[in-house]
Amino acid sequence: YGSTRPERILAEVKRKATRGDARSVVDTIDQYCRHQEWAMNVGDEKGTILDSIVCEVKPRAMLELGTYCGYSAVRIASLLPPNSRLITMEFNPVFAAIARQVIAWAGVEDKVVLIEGPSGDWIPKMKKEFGLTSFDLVFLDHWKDCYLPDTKLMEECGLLRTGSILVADNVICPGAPDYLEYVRGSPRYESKYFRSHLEYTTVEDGIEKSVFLG
Ligand SMILES: O=C(NC/C=C/[C@H]1O[C@@H](n2cnc(C(F)(F)F)c2)[C@H](O)[C@@H]1O)c1cc([N+](=O)[O-])cc(O)c1O
Ligand SMILES: [Mg+2]
Repeated sequence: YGSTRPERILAEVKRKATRGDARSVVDTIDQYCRHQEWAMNVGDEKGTILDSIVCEVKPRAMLELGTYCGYSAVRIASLLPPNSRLITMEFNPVFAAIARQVIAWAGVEDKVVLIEGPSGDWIPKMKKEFGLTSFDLVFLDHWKDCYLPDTKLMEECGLLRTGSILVADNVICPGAPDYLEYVRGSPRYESKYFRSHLEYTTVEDGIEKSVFLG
């Protein structure tokens, strides 16, 4: 029930996941999307790769582009050290409203700031709005043709410092060819591909981890 897929996912979280237990929210969404209806969460397999990078970097300031239902926001927030913050950006108000409820159900709302609107509007004002100098870690999982322009915009706005890490979902499927060519070809990035599979399928996909060299 629920008219949209995100609403059905939220309903499943409220029915099956334990309030305040981020892992149970993540597992509930994975179960539902693997066995009931597919949805574009980073998923369990690629999620494990993302987890390992979050744990390695221990970001104080992290940005996610593309909240959708809040699956990866919950997954990331559950791993953040105390007084760290994930800012997650969502364009679609309907998705944002669902994600806020999923994030609250998981009990990670004090680690997550969800902002709504286009990246082109938000990226230039984030330093001022959030008292930021730069992001330690950025997870790109929004529209694939926006990965490259938004990365260039983050560079221009001084949101990346030497050592900032970009983690991009779907570099194979659906693919982000211009982004991949840029981070792999630029002397300003050290890039590495983590081979995996498209969420809940056996189709090849992967995550690209790129360190900004300044
Ligand atoms: O299209 C995919 N993802 C697009 C994801 C898009 C999501 O990012 C939001 N957004 C747009 N701009 C912003 C910001 F932040 F800029 F404001 C946020 C959109 O509203 C949507 O919720 C996708 C598709 C497949 N697939 O298999 O087709 C698999 C995947 O893992 C995927 O991520
Ligand atoms: Mg994705």
